[in-house]
Amino acid sequence: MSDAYLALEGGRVLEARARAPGTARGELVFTTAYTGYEESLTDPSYEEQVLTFSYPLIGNYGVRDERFESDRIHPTAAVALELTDDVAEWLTAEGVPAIDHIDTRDLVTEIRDEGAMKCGIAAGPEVTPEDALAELDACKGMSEHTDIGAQVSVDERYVVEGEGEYDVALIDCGAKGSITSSLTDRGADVHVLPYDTTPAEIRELDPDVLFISNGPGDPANFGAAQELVEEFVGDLPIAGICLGQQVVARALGGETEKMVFGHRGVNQPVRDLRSGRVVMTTQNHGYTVSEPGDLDVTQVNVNDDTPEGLDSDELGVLTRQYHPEANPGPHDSLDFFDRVLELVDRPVATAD
Ligand SMILES: NC(=O)CC[C@H](N)C(=O)O
Repeated sequence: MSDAYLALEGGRVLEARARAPGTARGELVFTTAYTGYEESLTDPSYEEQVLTFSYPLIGNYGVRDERFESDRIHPTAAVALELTDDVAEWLTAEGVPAIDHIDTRDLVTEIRDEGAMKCGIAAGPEVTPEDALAELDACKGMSEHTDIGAQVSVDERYVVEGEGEYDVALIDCGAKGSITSSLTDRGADVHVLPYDTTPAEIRELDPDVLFISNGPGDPANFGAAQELVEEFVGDLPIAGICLGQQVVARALGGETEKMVFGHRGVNQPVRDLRSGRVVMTTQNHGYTVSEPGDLDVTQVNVNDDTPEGLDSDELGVLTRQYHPEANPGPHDSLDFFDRVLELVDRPVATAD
């Protein structure tokens, strides 16, 4: 008898072992990252998703909070072939269900073939397959989480001080902590602001850069951040990471679309079209920019040619689809933060 079940969209139920009890639902996605499970589990971009690790053994370095990207676990549940006791205890203590002893090779292949899908999970001594199916029934699609920003953003703004050389307005759509530290390390003071900050509030703050963070779900559900970009383009340098790239593109006449299974891992190759150089990047996204609008595509994914970097010299805009802050991950692209701060010292043209 199993003590855990995973119900997949379509109704197939897989048996597993319970490692942290409870029921959960979400969009089933996978990461190919073989390291950085503490960073991934605390990445707010995984909100409302069930995270499957394709790497078979997760948790062998224990759990250390200095590696956390936020103050809680964000995926609604975790799935792996084998979770160590340390990571299972952490998930249990945080009330996040987890299951293992499931063939993640088959599961990841299915997600690759069928796409990221809804799922339901039930784990614990008393659960039945019907409990997992009930969770699946109640599961919403990612784009239906229309106010997902409220689940992950700060309620009140705060400042993280660097050296006071620049004032960055970081719109927190679910920002990873290391985006802030990458900026403070370079002398900037970072004003972490709620996802629904208004143009009037930005005007009052009078920052040097408007920076749209990463975040969960469909970028179409971040209308307030999009409005900020529309309002300040040409007046302020604008930067974005991941969801931030998607929001900036949408604000500047571009479009986004959902990918089949997305990019999640720490070895995604990205080619810079100007230098020809390829860098290895950390990624976590399920949507992509399908039309760049007023921006130029300057970097593409070597595997599938999707846009990885957009910019406009004229408008003072610079964005990345991947995670240059690289926690976890290769540090090949940390210079993105230097490029963003250089925009402050460059004059920008007006949008019209
Ligand atoms: N890490 C992110 O910012 C993810 C962006 C968006 N939620 C996506 O899935 O594409």
